Amino acid sequence: MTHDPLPITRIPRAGLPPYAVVVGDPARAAAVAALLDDAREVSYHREYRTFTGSWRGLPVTVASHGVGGPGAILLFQELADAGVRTILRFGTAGAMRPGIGDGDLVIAEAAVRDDGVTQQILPPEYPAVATPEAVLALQRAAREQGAPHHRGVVWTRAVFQPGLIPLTSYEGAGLAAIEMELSALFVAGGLRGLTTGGVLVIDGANADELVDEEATGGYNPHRDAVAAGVERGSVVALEALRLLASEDAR
Ligand SMILES: O=P(O)(O)O[C@H]1O[C@H](CO)[C@@H](O)[C@H]1O
Ligand SMILES: O=c1cc[nH]c(=O)[nH]1
Repeated sequence: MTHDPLPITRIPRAGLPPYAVVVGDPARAAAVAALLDDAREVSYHREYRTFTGSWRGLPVTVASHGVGGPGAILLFQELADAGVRTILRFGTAGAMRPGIGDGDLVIAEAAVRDDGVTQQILPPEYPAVATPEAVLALQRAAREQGAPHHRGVVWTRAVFQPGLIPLTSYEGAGLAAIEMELSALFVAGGLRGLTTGGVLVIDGANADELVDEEATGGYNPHRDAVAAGVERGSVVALEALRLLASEDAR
């Protein structure tokens, strides 16, 4: 057996803690890792930056997957190849439902599969759903942290800003938020028997509103309300891993 790291992400083939938080931004991976005891960067190749460490006694993996489902699913698949069994995505998203504000958390129950990659893996009828235990663990962790949070279905969409081709409108479907990778995680998890979930910090309205930048103030994730949500969300994601691990241990 080869001891080379895995080919795309360069994460080690063995030895990673089986509970993982994944994020889009490599800098966010470092920020989450900074909350851990004995954090150690184990690899950094392309957009894939991976740390290990310990959260309140639980060994965890923290890794970044970059922007977009096609690249992100490569991390999810290689984490599974490396023995990771539980993956929670901690990302940012645009709000799509009234009453969901900047810095609030959205806990995904399922995701619309507009991710641009899973259609080439499985027919579109295959559902992209979170593991119920992960949803409940994230909800409990959010409550315990006093973090404003909502549950709902998320729109995972490959295109950040629409172009000339009209997109399906989900108006009236009650979607909670829009982001770019969760359905790829849920499908990869469904195929590999993983426990998966997602918690997203709201960083503005759906970026489609950029067509009317003056009215919306534009898409801007670099604001204090978002930073505060990211701080709360980091703890929520790590705590949810700990709750899931304690259930697994029963
Ligand atoms: O903040 P992250 O985790 O990267 O998530 C969101 O932010 C990026 C777009 O700005 C996309 O990756 C989207 O899913
Ligand atoms: O993918 C994303 C992320 C944040 N806001 C959006 O509108 N889309």
